[in-house]
Amino acid sequence: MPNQRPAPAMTPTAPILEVAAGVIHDREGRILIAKRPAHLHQGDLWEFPGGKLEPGETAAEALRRELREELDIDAEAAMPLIDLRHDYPDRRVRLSVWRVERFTGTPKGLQGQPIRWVRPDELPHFDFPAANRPIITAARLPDHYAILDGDGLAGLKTRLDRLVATGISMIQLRAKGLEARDFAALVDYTVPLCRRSGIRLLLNAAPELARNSGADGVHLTAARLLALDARPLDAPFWVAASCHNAAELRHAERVGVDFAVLSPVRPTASHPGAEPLGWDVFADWVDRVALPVYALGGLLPADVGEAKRRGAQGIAGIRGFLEGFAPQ
Ligand SMILES: Nc1nc2c([nH]c(=O)n2[C@@H]2O[C@H](COP(=O)(O)OP(=O)(O)OP(=O)(O)O)[C@@H](O)[C@H]2O)c(=O)[nH]1
Ligand SMILES: [Mg+2]
Repeated sequence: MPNQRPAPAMTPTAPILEVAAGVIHDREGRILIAKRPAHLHQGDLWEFPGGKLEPGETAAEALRRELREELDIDAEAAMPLIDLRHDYPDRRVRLSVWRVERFTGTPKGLQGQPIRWVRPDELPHFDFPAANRPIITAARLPDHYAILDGDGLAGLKTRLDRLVATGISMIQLRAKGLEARDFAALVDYTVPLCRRSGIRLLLNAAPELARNSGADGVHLTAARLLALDARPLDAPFWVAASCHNAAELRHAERVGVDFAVLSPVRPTASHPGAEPLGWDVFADWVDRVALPVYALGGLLPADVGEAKRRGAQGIAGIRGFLEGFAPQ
């Protein structure tokens, strides 16, 4: 006779609740948040509007229906932002989160829920359910992440000036080929320039150097990442990491980095020996972590749509990317 003990409230095989939610933008770049009614799961916390998929519905269909039911708006353009799994003590969820770029109608809390428009960088000041941390990070991140790399201080400065002129909003200063003194000079040149231009700057260097230089955070090499078991800098500093396989991504998630860069997706001139992952492997690995992940390696700005459909936050790039990114 099989053992007839009742199943515990939550088992590893409990069904996963499929949920679609929207990070809705207005024309000024603000984001809509709503307060969950007190009696619901994770009640009294702020959320991104949305809800459970009905049988037979896709996430995109559920999103449109939920936004009509909860806010009385019609989503006209939405792109995947981040997909993640989260286990609460009493329920397992998969959140499929979309960036809603365009909608018709005026949002109102049709179920009596308070709603607010907030700037992306204000999101960390609100209390959200635990699953939302990577969503908030994703909502604050751009879809292009430029990596400044190459040799020669003078050439790098010129490249940086060009990069700033393209309107890029986040840069990693890598410049591996520079000696320490030249790297320090480049940092001194870059920090005030990025600050003036409203560009988020991450240094690919020791975390203490990033902290003391006036940069916004650190970008960890895979080697630095693997040597850590906790974030080297607390928020509001940003911590990002380079990853090349599923184990490194998992480690990045455990350490609590804000986002990762996974490479190489395609063959690339900067790492000719490295075996490209291809989009299928990229998507599979990204799906296993609750982290925003940029795709890197042989990509051009035109690849950003494909990258997002494959679960990426967007694309990162060094050389070809920068030239292609420049709108002029
Ligand atoms: N909508 C939404 N749900 C979230 C977020 N974060 C998060 O953990 N969840 C969880 O996802 C699940 C589904 O949310 P929901 O309560 O909105 O579902 P629903 O609109 O279909 O509500 P209903 O049960 O009244 O039909 C809940 O367990 C909720 O706690 C979020 O940002 N937005
Ligand atoms: Mg809901």
